[in-house]
Amino acid sequence: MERKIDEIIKDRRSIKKFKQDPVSIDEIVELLEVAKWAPNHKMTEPWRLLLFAEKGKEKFIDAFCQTQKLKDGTIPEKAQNKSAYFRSIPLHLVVVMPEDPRQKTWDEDYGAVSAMIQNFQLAAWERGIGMIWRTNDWIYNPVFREAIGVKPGEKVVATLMIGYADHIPEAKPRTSMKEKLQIIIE
Ligand SMILES: Cc1cc2nc3c(=O)[nH]c(=O)nc-3n(C[C@H](O)[C@H](O)[C@H](O)COP(=O)(O)O)c2cc1C
Repeated sequence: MERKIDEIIKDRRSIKKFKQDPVSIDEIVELLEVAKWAPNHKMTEPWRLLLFAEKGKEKFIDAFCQTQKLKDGTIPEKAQNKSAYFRSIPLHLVVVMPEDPRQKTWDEDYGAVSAMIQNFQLAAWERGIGMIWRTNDWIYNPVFREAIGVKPGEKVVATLMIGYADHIPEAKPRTSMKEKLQIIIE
């Protein structure tokens, strides 16, 4: 039976532990075709996507490692462990946005990209595919950006690590909207 959208929104969790089972690239493309129906002022479609799969994941991992290199060129153990973790995740999707110099357009574009990403997360969750939206420090590092081909004037909005969930964390509590909501009726 199809689940209600309310349930999918509430049940979705950010996933950090993934199964080894591969995720079909065709299915990701299908989900992105759904995600693109996000609201988007002026229809700028302000996104570009880089999907790192199979051997291509090494390019993503290398880019990360380059940001972690010590002065003597070695990669610290912590970064090596993280690399192994990244390697174990089926897919890495990097979402890039062109940075419009006009504040209003930048804000609208960031809103649209965020809505597109959330559409993607929810449509994927409905099919049992989990992910986490990450904005680690190193995505801002020019070394990482250059290594994966992000151009000047583009912003990395998200790295999404994607796979079937091996562990679904408990939901973190949310404050009642009654505490956030002011109703003005006169
Ligand atoms: C813009 C954005 C950036 C995020 N960056 C990270 C991150 O760098 N690391 C991380 O563990 N989670 C990150 N998250 C996921 C949040 O931590 C997560 O959504 C939050 O803990 C609530 O958990 P839930 O998504 O399972 O409900 C990010 C979420 C958003 C919207």
